[in-house]
Amino acid sequence: MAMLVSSWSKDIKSLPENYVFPPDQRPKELVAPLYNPPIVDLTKSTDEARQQILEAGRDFGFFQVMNHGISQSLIDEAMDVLLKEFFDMPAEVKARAFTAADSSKRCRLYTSTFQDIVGKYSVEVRKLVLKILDLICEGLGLEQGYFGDELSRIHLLSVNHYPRCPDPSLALGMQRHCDPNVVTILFQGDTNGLHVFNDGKWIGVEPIPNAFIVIIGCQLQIISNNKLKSAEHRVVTNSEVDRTTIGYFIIPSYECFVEPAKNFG
Ligand SMILES: O=C(O)CCC(=O)C(=O)O
Ligand SMILES: [Fe+2]
Repeated sequence: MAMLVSSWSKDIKSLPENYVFPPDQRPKELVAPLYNPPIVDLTKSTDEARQQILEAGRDFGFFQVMNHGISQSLIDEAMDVLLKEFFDMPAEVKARAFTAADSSKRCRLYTSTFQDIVGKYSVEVRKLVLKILDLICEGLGLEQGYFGDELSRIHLLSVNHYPRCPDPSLALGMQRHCDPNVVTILFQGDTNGLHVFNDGKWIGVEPIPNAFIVIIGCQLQIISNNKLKSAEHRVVTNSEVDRTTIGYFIIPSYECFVEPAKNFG
């Protein structure tokens, strides 16, 4: 069996034993429908958008952003190039992008289309997430630019590929966790899979066309002194289609000391 799941998973009829989760960690709970999903519309006035962000961050730890200004064609192109240039490549080509000696298993892909499209996507998502951090900063009453330097120094793009699973009741795509960073902005396309733990139950984050999901990370919960909470989340699989998501993580510089902000308005 080739090393990468995306290389062999399309043809399997049953879940390999080493992918079956222990019974107590399987996604057995019913997922409650969410009648009022937290949505932030960036065409609304700044006051309204800021209010929506603060309420969603306080009550849910995440929200979906609509009308964010990033074109659907750029998002589609990024998804396409990430899929085609990596996950859909022949197994032996994929394997060559990894080096056994490199324990971090960093993937080395330097095609020009990849760089061009993913570069443009990253620039746009970076602008969007910094705009959201500015709204959070104003909403919390912090000094202007509070998140603009050390606290948002590192930007990490990470692509998650969840191949269809022969029996989704036996496994999770990603175990329950809170993102350890400041904030994550995720594009989940049009396939369900993300669940957030809220009020003692799992809720499904329904895909909204062209929307990004913003997940408050543990560090932002600390900085906001619990005014915003970090959403605990997990990913379930499905047996019909593969699911690919693009995460963009904002991380402080490694020298930065993360603590509750001193001057709340
Ligand atoms: O792919 C998803 O829906 C969520 C991914 C995630 O939670 C993560 O990368 O931290
Ligand atoms: Fe996460």
